Amino acid sequence: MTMDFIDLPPMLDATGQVRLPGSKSISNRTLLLAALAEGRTEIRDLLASDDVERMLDALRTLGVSWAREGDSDHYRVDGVAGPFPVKAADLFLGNAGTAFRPLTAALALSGGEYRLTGVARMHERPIGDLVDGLRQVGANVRYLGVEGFPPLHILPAAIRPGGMLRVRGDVSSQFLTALLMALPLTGTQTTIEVVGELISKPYISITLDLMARFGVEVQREGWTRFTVPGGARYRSPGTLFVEGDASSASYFLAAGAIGGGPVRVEGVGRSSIQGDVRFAEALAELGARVDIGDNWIEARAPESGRLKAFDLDLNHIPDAAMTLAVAALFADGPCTLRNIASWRVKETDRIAAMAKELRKVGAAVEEGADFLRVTPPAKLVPAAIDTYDDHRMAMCFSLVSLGGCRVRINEPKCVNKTFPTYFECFASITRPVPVIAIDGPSASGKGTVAARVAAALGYHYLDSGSLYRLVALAARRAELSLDDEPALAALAACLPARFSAARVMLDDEDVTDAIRSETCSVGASRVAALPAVRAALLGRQHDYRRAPGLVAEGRDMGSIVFPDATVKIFLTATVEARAQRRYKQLMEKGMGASMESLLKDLHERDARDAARTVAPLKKLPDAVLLDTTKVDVEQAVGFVLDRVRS
Ligand SMILES: Nc1ncnc2c1ncn2[C@@H]1O[C@H](COP(=O)(O)OP(=O)(O)O)[C@@H](O)[C@H]1O
Ligand SMILES: Nc1ccn([C@H]2C[C@H](O)[C@@H](COP(=O)(O)OP(=O)(O)O)O2)c(=O)n1
Repeated sequence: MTMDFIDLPPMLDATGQVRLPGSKSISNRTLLLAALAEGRTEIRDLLASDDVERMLDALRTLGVSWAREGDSDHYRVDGVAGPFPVKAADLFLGNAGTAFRPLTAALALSGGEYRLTGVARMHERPIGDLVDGLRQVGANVRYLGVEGFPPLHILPAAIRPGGMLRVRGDVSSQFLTALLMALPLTGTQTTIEVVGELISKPYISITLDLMARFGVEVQREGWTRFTVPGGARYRSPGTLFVEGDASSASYFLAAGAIGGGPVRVEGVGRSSIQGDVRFAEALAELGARVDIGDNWIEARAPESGRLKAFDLDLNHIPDAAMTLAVAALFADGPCTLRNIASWRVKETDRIAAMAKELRKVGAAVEEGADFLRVTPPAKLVPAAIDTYDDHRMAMCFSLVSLGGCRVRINEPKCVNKTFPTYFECFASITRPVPVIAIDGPSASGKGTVAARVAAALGYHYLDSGSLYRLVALAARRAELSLDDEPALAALAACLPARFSAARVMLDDEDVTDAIRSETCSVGASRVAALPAVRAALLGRQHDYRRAPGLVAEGRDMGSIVFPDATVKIFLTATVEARAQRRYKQLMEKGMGASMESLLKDLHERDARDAARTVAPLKKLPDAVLLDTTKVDVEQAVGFVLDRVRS
């Protein structure tokens, strides 16, 4: 299977507005409550994502009738007013914890026979505490694989509700959520006592809030005892609006704090019932300027420009806290994230995954059982980030691009779990460092025009041809054959070349003139035809893309190296005009030449550059043609600048 990835270029800044997708926690809880309730519930702005799909599919299998209004995010669910009518079913729940845990509890009390399975990772996520809780009221739940983990086999059983049942609260708060939502099915007053410190309390608040909207008021004594009243029944509240996802908001708010801002998210705010809105407070502690309205939150960079180092207990916002781990890359000192042990049993072991990937971009990371300490690097390093089938890993690491550093996100489709359009939204609030790509044949004037345009705009300048010339020169010095592709690629990958003040250095030797020699030109044209050499030089060329912008010239700048270039120019001139220019150039440098051999050479080189299979020289449809045969340098530069400014 080939690896899918998305390459994010270095970004200049972040500003704009994002309408958030619906909250996953609210969507899946609401669906289950609406299914168990009496009456029809209209659900507005339901999240469209994999985890919600798993819940919708399961409910349909279990005999709940629901319908979507056209292509909208509006659904209506006809509740079954009690336990599920379908008494035998096999359910596949993917990696959706918010579907797996609550359905386990509801089905255990439904008097049927059910098999619940998920993806491999779901089978590594603990569920023993929930099963223990359910067994205390008589449920018959068996493990089909490893004791304490899915998949599960649920069998009909005589349920003995009432009294007190105990459940651990220190591994996942979803166990308590699942029991709370299921117990009204018994109709009997039951008290749940939480053993151990309850983690992620705000998620329990969401559960209680939604249960109340469906007519069941749970009495709570602190965070240790929860009593579900006798005779309680879920009743549809009619219409219910799903808030935007507060965890998803964290990426955009962090983007505003890192990339200047302001970035505003719409769909959550002061009146939100989601605990993760408190991410905004954490961000403010880092110095970000944060404003909150009823239904929106906005973040901007700190006055000083740089986030402050932090040491925070993040138990109350476990999901959004991941965003802070990446934000730590931009802080002014080492940062500590504490009390995050629940990360270990999420979509992946998030502490281990986060530590490993943060190290790839240059951070020093110390990892503990329940904490992470991140020391930001002086300079971020471009890296390919693995995402572990964890949507939040993918979304978090997109922020690296705001550090002037390109980043590759492997398997980016994992965002479908909660936010299928994440990368489009991220693109809508970020501005990539602009690239002006100028491609064309030899002696068309690319170098001259590109250098002048770069100077006029204050941009960096890349003469990509010089890299191929350097490879040719270094190969000759190392006495490598120009056919030895692997050896040439290895040489290209670690070319000891430096560019300083219009001089080109190889090791410590000034080779500015040497790489312009006829042998180097011919050699460059040959090594440039080797795919492995081109691949080896790619990262090096990408590194030139730095704020405020880049003008890059060569043969494949707009087609291969910077396909997202802001402006693409194809610069050309007749072969005679180009031969004449080259002749003049060589004469001025005191180097001998004959028109005849220059013409022949240009013809040959044009043919070779255009005929090669990798990155051949050709004008692409999205490039603007600029024929300079009858145009002087001044006019050519003016033409490009007009394009940039228009
Ligand atoms: N209209 C023009 N645009 C760009 N260069 C021109 C133009 N007319 C003449 N020249 C000259 O052509 C020569 C070759 O240009 P150069 O930038 O080295 O080409 P390339 O990088 O495409 O090989 C330079 O000396 C340049 O001054
Ligand atoms: N992006 C690039 C740049 C140059 N090349 C090749 C094309 C030429 O044969 C050599 C040298 O390029 P360079 O731009 O320095 O050559 P000219 O000055 O145009 O003759 O490298 C390439 O294949 N891809």
